[in-house]
Amino acid sequence: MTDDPVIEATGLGVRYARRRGWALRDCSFRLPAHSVCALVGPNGAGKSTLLALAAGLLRPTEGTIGAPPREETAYVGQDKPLYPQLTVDETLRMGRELNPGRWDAQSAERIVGEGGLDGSARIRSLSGGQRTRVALALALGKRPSLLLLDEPMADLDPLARHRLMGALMADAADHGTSVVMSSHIVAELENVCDHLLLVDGGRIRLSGPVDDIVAAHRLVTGPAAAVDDLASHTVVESRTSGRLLTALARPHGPLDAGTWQTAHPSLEELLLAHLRSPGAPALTIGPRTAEAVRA
Ligand SMILES: Nc1ncnc2c1ncn2[C@@H]1O[C@H](COP(=O)(O)OP(=O)(O)OP(=O)(O)O)[C@@H](O)[C@H]1O
Repeated sequence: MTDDPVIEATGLGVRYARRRGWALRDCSFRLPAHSVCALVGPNGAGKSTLLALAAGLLRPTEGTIGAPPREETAYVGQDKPLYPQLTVDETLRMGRELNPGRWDAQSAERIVGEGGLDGSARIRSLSGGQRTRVALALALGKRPSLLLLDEPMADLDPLARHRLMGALMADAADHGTSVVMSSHIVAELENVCDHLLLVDGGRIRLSGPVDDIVAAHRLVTGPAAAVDDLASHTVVESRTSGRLLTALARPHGPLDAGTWQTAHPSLEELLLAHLRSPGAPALTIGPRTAEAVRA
């Protein structure tokens, strides 16, 4: 991974209409080139808006976003528009004609072929999951430097999802493609994404390399009576049950091992704690330098 950003946003804000609130506000982040980024957040958080901005389909109301040009970007939105009257083969031919000089027929055909799709089948006769596969084949065939996926796997069965995710990630790794993928299925993202953006209420809550964000947090368990010990640390969420206190915290120094038991949270535990605590301070960790990655 290099430190060059594929997307760089500064003070980004979007308001769809003057009388509506902000869909995104004050969003600043850098996404390193060749990274695979999970974009997570609750319904209405602003994920699709952020992806549309990165795809150049929407202009910011305020702030700036730098991203590759449209011809180098592939975007698969939730609605996946395809021509229902075309066959699968005709759809891929159209992809080739629309992307002269950069169409990667092999990648596109592999994605379609792995789904066992009949090239002569009309798009309108395909299931939702099969259409998703064709939309992803078109996106990869474009050989983008940036692939933007808005809940790409939502209508695929678990096995197809697992396989298609594997194929997508292998293709992205082979070609150094940067990927930003929104999903509500955190388990699906945990093993494939190296970068995280958590958006909530239109604001960036967490941004940075997944490993660094997880490493910055601890699940802390100890006596509720010792709660004042945690005052010098950032407590994202805490609960007491009888005399026991459990917290997700970002320690700013050692915690007394005689008082507190600590463990690293899973990505899912970490995200859920942040989503349950919208007032917790945001955390941005800059992309690691090449030296830090090698260390
Ligand atoms: N075209 C639009 N016109 C007006 N408001 C919009 C439009 N698109 C999105 N919004 C509003 O912007 C906010 C963010 O929506 P967005 O679709 O980006 O969220 P999301 O995180 O992708 O949600 P979901 O997980 O449900 O897909 C919401 O309040 C939504 O109502």
